[in-house]
Amino acid sequence: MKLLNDIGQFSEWEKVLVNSIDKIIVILAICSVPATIASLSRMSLSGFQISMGSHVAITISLVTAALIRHKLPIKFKLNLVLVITALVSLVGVMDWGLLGNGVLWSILSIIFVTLYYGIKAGAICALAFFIYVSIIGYFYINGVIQPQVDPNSYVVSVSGWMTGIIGALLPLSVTIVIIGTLYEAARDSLIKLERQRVEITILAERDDLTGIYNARVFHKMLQQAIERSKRHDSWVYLINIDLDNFKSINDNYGHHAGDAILCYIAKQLLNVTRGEDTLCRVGGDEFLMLIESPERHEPQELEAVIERIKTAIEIPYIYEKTKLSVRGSIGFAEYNAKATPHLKNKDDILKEADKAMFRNKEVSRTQEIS
Ligand SMILES: Nc1nc2c(ncn2[C@@H]2O[C@H](COP(=O)(O)OP(=O)(O)OP(=O)(O)O)[C@@H](O)[C@H]2O)c(=O)[nH]1
Repeated sequence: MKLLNDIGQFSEWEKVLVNSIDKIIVILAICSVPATIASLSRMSLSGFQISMGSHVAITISLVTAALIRHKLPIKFKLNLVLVITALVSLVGVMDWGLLGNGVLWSILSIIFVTLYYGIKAGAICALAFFIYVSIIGYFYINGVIQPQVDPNSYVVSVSGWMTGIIGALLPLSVTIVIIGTLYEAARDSLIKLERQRVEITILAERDDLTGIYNARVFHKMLQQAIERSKRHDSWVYLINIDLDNFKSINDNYGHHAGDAILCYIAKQLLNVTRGEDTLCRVGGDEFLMLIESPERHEPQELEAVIERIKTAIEIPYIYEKTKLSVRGSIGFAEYNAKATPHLKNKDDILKEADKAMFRNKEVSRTQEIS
């Protein structure tokens, strides 16, 4: 009862089983009617056989189960299908030997056992069936069991072929349902897992408000840039951007306005960030940009970058018909493993960019006062 006992813990798996078992019961019920008619039509050749009686009983049980399937507990339905397929195969092999579809049904029955009770149970069942068929085969070969019909006339009879075809189609269609349902369930689960993985990655790497990278990822990327610099003698530029007097936006227009401005600034900064550069919000109103270059940038080049950033930030944002303008203080640190030996690690680089930004803020403040 391994898998059946586990079902309660896996509601998704339970849904798959319920879905597949209901489809299987309906298919079996629909197909069992012509199959039983075909089976009974063989009475003219063989007289009444146990298998025919069991076919009638099975059809009645299946049609009833299909009609009230939504009211039946899943365990009952699983076991019903299992018992029926096992019964059809066991009686079929005994009554009809090689002329019937018993062996085909046994495969279906073993698939069910494996699916619901695990591989070990399936293997035991397969072994038991193998022994059973061998014994029945032995009895047939030695005349202990006589064929119910004349094999020569049976293999050219309409009823023989009808039973053969319908009897074979049934386990085959049920197998398709089982494999199809499991395939769809596995595919859906994989898609769901992949989506969750992407969501988790986004949650872990992105800033909740602006959607750009968060400090955690940025620190990792800065560390990798330092390693590359050590290896390839490249240059790393860390630009620190801190909005000026941002508190007043929150105080005067509310937190919503502040949030909207932060998202706007992130967008503006992304517009001036090249694809290979990295932008992040480290918290509050502070942003960091990481630029890597194989060669050292000329001071004018860096000034141009900083000017572009300043201009992008200063373009006013319209919040509820009000023009809101913010400015930013910007400082940067440049790192090269050989050329800047005073910068030992990423914290030193971060501190240097921070200090430069504060110097710039002081200059702006002094200019505002005077
Ligand atoms: N709306 C909003 N405000 C935030 C968020 N995170 C931080 N803040 C606010 O940003 C402001 C940052 O204040 P300060 O660090 O003093 O900076 P400032 O007001 O820009 O002043 P200076 O940096 O000295 O120019 C604080 O009022 C924080 O409450 C956020 O996610 N949304």
